[in-house]
Amino acid sequence: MRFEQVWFRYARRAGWTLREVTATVEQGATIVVLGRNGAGKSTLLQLAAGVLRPGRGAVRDRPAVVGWVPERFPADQPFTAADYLHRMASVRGAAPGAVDRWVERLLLTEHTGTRLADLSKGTAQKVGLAQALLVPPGLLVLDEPWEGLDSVARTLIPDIVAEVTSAGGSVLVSDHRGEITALPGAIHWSIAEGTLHTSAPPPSAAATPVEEEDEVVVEVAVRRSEADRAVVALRAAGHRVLGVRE
Ligand SMILES: Nc1ncnc2c1ncn2[C@@H]1O[C@H](COP(=O)(O)OP(=O)(O)OP(=O)(O)O)[C@@H](O)[C@H]1O
Repeated sequence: MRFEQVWFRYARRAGWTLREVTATVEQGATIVVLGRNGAGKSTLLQLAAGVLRPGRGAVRDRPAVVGWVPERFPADQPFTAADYLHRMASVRGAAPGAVDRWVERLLLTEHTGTRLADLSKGTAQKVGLAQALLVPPGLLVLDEPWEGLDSVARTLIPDIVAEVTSAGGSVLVSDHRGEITALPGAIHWSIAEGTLHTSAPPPSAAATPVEEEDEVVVEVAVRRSEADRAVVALRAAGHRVLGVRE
């Protein structure tokens, strides 16, 4: 997908929020968008997702399936979490079982009967994340995805990003809290004064895990259905999970 000479402003007489953005999102890339508050990160993400349209220029070759997780999930809707996700699954043509899979993975089971408006911010964010993943996205756009999430859910984000990119999808993530370290190998884009600066991917720390002194490797077998939960629990306990295999 490409941004070609994209300019954007929120009103005809307003100043330009973004000027002359030209950049490419390669298939399988993870791009972290950095910038101070109000720099234009959300604006760029919404242009990528197709939620906003450029004032000048164009966004070309956007993948057919875009998953967009806004900074704040719009919870003022008259549905329970389960109703909402099943409706979204039906509109999007998701595979059977997609809702149950993401409800289980994001530990939402006990909240499915709760009305969206009554969910905590973090749980509502997880519902927002689930809806974006019901159909495997060619482009996943995550606006400050760590905001409001509990520590267990936060550990899931890098895994989900890795799954989307390894399936050939691209991921655009905004970050103003420095959580970027959780996404080694990501390309950095930064916005300042309405201008986008891109940089090459940093050397990946994840590709060659550093052997810590005083560590041993413990091999653990868990039921297939428990694998995600076990990985989350081990990471939350501060252990390094080196991989999951059959
Ligand atoms: N709907 C809107 N109407 C008018 N101006 C807007 C609107 N949304 C954002 N802006 C303005 O556009 C600029 C960029 O906002 P944007 O939300 O993209 O920044 P951001 O980098 O995502 O900030 P944050 O880190 O605080 O979320 C800001 O000056 C903001 O006030």
